[in-house]
Amino acid sequence: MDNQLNYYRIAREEWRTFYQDHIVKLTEEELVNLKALNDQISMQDVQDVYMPLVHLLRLRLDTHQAEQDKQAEFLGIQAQKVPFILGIAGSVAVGKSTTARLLKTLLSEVFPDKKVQLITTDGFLYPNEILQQKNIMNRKGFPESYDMKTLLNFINDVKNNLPAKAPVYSHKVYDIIAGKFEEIKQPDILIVEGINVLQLPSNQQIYMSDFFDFSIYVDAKEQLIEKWYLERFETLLDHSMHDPDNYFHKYALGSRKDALVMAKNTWKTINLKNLREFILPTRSRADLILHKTNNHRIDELLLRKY
Ligand SMILES: Nc1ncnc2c1ncn2[C@@H]1O[C@H](COP(=O)(O)OP(=O)(O)O)[C@@H](O)[C@H]1O
Ligand SMILES: CC(C)(COP(=O)(O)O)[C@@H](O)C(=O)NCCC(=O)O
Repeated sequence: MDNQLNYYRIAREEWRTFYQDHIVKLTEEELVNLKALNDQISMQDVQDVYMPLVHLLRLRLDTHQAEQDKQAEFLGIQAQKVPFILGIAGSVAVGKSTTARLLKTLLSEVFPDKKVQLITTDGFLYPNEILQQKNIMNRKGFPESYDMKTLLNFINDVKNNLPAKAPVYSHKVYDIIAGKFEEIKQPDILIVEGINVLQLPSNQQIYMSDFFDFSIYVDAKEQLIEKWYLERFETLLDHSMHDPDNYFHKYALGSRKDALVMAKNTWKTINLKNLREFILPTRSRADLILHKTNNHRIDELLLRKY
């Protein structure tokens, strides 16, 4: 890591010892529910990595609300509940959405009285039709492929406890689903996951990260992320075999070798380029860097000191 001056670098073996005595252990039933959510999740990761992280988030949540209350007292106004926003950044296919879904489930289990919601910024990509009109279909995921104004308005509304609707992107359809929205209404915690959440778009007055109360960057070596990208591509092909409406159907019916050549090329010319130019430079802005190694195992965490 280039600049570690302002991060504590913590090996998994040490991290797993933090606060274990204070952590609410999940019941057998809760663990089974979790496993059903994503059978790829390692229960060891939940215990060693995610439960201490949930505890850290609990501390941040408490501070967040206390600060809001104090400020309201200073202003002589009624204190409001302000949603806590957690950003999750990282490369395409590094495992952001898996981490986000797991955290949503864990936070909901550990804080049953809190409303936890999740959105992905993929929903704010321009639809393919507009990307084609702008001639930027091969730039999907790059800063200019997102409707940043709408995304920032959305987050601003959530912070102000106004009902907000996030458009929905489907990997299967490879496009925005017209007319489909995720309704977000006064959550206690909103998780916002996406490759661009820590980016600083040049033409905006405010940044998405201005609204975040905590941010996580999921990190791994390029070669591993490429492997995970290709594995996910193959899973998408397998699932599209009998579904002609699926974007990947045509590739599933053709030669697997040719499809993989195409996917490798997409990785190299689009997603890897995007990682190097626009995503990786945001890593040093995260409050916590989760570093993954083979088989998605988290081996190290970097926690921002100040
Ligand atoms: N902790 C994990 N254990 C096993 N597989 C995982 C894990 N996290 C992600 N994956 C797999 O890696 C691929 C990319 O993960 P995904 O969450 O879709 O990434 P992203 O949202 O960053 O694009 C998927 O095939 C997913 O199933
Ligand atoms: C929609 C995405 C920009 C976002 O990726 P995610 O983080 O959800 O994996 C990406 O999956 C994508 O479609 N990239 C364009 C090139 C491609 O992989 O087809």
